[in-house]
Amino acid sequence: MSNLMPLPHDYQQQLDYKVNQLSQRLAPFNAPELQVFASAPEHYRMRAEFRVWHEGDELYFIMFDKQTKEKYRVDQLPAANQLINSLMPAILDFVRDRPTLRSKLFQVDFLTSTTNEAVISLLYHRQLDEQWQADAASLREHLQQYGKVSLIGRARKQKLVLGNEAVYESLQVAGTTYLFEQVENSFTQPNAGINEAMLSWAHEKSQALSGDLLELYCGNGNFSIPLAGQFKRVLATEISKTSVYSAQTNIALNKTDNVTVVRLAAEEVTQAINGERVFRRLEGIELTEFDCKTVLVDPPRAGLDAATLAMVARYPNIIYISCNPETLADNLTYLSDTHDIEHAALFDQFPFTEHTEAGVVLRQR
Ligand SMILES: C[S@@+](CC[C@H](N)C(=O)[O-])C[C@H]1O[C@@H](n2cnc3c(N)ncnc32)[C@H](O)[C@@H]1O
Repeated sequence: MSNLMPLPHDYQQQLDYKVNQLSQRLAPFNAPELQVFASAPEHYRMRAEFRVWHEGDELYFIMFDKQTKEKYRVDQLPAANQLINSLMPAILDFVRDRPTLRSKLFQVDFLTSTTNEAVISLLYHRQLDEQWQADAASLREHLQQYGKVSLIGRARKQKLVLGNEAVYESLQVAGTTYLFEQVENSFTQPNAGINEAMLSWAHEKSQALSGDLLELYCGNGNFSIPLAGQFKRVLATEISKTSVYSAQTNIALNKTDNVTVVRLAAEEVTQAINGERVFRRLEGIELTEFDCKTVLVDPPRAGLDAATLAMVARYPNIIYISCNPETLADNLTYLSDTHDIEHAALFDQFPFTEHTEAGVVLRQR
């Protein structure tokens, strides 16, 4: 998790600061005024990871200051949702006097949903045995008073699951409720409220678009499924096997019948579209049958590689979701030769951190 910005501490001030920064970055590209989506100022994070510090009979959660690298004790995390804040002391109180659960426990990861489900991963520097399983089952039982809790014990080459490996998140987009499986240890948007805002924005901006949609970096189908109704068909692609399986589960869960997901890296999609390479993973999918007039990209912080950028620039409409304004601006330097920014938005996905999430819709001139 990112560290706090030194200044400002007031929610609106930190948002104003980011709006100003992003507006300046987009100014060279004649971007329209930013549409700004504010986060809840507290309890917005659905995920959190903590190191565990052992000190004599005491144990507590710690985090590290990004700048000073100093550890600091964390009993409650205002950024995290109520469920994580309730589970934090409940776990430590239970584990403290139980050596099988406590010994060599070095990290606890929380993945939760607005539907009050949680998958908690307990990471150990030792192998887990039957006694651990029995005590973990008691811990899980104890935690049910807070929500629908599953536990995963992880150690070297070991993974023991008590319950589920995923939570089921419910998201409202343009009056429709979508259900998403979100799997432990794979990418999911951390701020559920802002995720809904982002999906609603992309949904609204897709209203006027036609034809099919090509999507790169689709994750678990987070955009693909809510946007499917705005296009004839969606061809969604993603590098991670777990996320592709999850996207397929989510397509079935939401009874979406016009989305095809393929496990392909963005670089591979580009090679396939350019006719440079044939992929067995594309067997049965005729790329030329898709009439994609729009491409949606939501890359990691590095942004788009050069070949993908050139491929994307050939589409009339580009929806670009970015978690790094610096690489977004780099990529826009190229895209602005052929496209204008029609819409721009700031989503405060990561309040009180230096990170900014942005969305732009580009139209070919
Ligand atoms: C910022 S996340 C967005 C995921 C999804 N759009 C969402 O809203 O949840 C970026 C995604 O890109 C995937 N990814 C990373 N590198 C990739 C690559 N070279 N090609 C395709 N996908 C990649 C990651 O696995 C991750 O799911």
